[in-house]
Amino acid sequence: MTDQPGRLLLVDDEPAFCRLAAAWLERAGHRVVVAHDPEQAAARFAETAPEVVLLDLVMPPRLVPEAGLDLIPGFASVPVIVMTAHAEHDLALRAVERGAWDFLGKPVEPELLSFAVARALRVARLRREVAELRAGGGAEDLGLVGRSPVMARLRERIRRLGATSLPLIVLGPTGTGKELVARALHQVSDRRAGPFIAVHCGALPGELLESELFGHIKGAFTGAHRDRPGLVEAAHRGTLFLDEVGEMPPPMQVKLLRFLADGSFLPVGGREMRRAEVRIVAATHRDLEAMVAAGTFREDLFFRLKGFVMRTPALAERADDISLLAAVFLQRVAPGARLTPDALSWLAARDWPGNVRELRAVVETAGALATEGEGVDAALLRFAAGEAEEEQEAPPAGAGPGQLDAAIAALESRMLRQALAETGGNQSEAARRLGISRPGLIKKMARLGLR
Ligand SMILES: Nc1ncnc2c1ncn2[C@@H]1O[C@H](COP(=O)(O)OP(=O)(O)OP(=O)(O)O)[C@@H](O)[C@H]1O
Repeated sequence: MTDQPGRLLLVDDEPAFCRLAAAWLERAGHRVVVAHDPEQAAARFAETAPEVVLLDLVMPPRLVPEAGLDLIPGFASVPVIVMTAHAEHDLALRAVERGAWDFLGKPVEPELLSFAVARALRVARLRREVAELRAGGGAEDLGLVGRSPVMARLRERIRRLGATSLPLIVLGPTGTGKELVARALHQVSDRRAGPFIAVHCGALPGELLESELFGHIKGAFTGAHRDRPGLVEAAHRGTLFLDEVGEMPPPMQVKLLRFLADGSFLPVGGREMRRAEVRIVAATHRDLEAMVAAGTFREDLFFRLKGFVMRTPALAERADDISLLAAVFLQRVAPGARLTPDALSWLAARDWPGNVRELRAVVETAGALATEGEGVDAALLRFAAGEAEEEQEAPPAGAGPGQLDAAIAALESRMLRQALAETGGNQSEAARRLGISRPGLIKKMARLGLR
């Protein structure tokens, strides 16, 4: 995650400290507005709409911490970092009770200050983005979460091409939202009142796929007891999403090409051509050009589809979106839950080979396992991602007193964590997979310190 400069309000009655701290912060690119007493602070807050407030608690005229403490609730819409020379535990707690977000003891060190500000800015932006999404940003986002330029361009393209009925292909690595793009194309088109049907072309063998797509006539094959319309007919006046079109066997590719040319098709066992008016959106994570070169994908079909190409970026190409995606996924399973700063750093630093799908699974599992009222931290995310901590996982070497018990506990812990991660934290399902009762699982979790 890149740290971007922000708008800050610095409230402190000592001009010398204000000048120094403002200079440090401005060097990092932040814009700093200064206030020296509570009245000025309230006015500057209203005028400049800062993203983060840095607040000294002891201020004139009374020179007691209450002067600063009383300001905190009014600043609650943004993270407030409290600074004071009287950095006592008690005062910190009172500030946090009033809604302060972080606490810095004076004298403030430049590095600590800039670190706290960067963290607070990240949180401020996340809060704003989530609030925007909740307030209906979803429709404008076409169901695709992300603020990066590459996502903005993708949405722009969806809006432009969504209005047409031309076939197109969505290319991108696994889990990057190709199906979501297809759905968005359907939603922005004037077909939106019609059906959206998704077919996974690799999930069925060739003959079954043909009958699934184009239907069959009674008696066409053993078990065909009556005429059955296919999905192209079911998708009439709507959109048919052909996922993993690269898996389509060559004979089916010919039939798809004909359908793309004029909307006609022959049901399996049929003698009369039929027609349906369907927009085809195909997708694949495979390299179709290489497949054409290898002769496994028809060149004419490739050219027909590739007139319009959409590309969904790997998550690594839009790393700035990770925190927003994570916050949105977390809100869906655990409304009100927060990602801690170390969780955000862990998410940003990790590779996501499974892209958004993997990110979603990890965050949702962690959200399901989170204790109410506590933030989701990096340790919980690591656990949800099934990333074992080496020292806990390694079985003790050699035999010795108590080592069998330790090894059994390590094995139990690993199996429990894996089952919970794989079932998204569903204890009943995890217990079933492990072949134990749910109360038994809960007892073991408590004994192994897994809750
Ligand atoms: N931009 C996004 N905003 C919100 N959720 C997303 C986004 N991109 C992907 N997802 C989520 O990630 C998961 C995978 O998305 P989707 O199935 O569309 O990916 P895909 O590229 O079609 O994957 P595959 O190639 O494996 O079929 C879904 O749960 C989807 O909701």
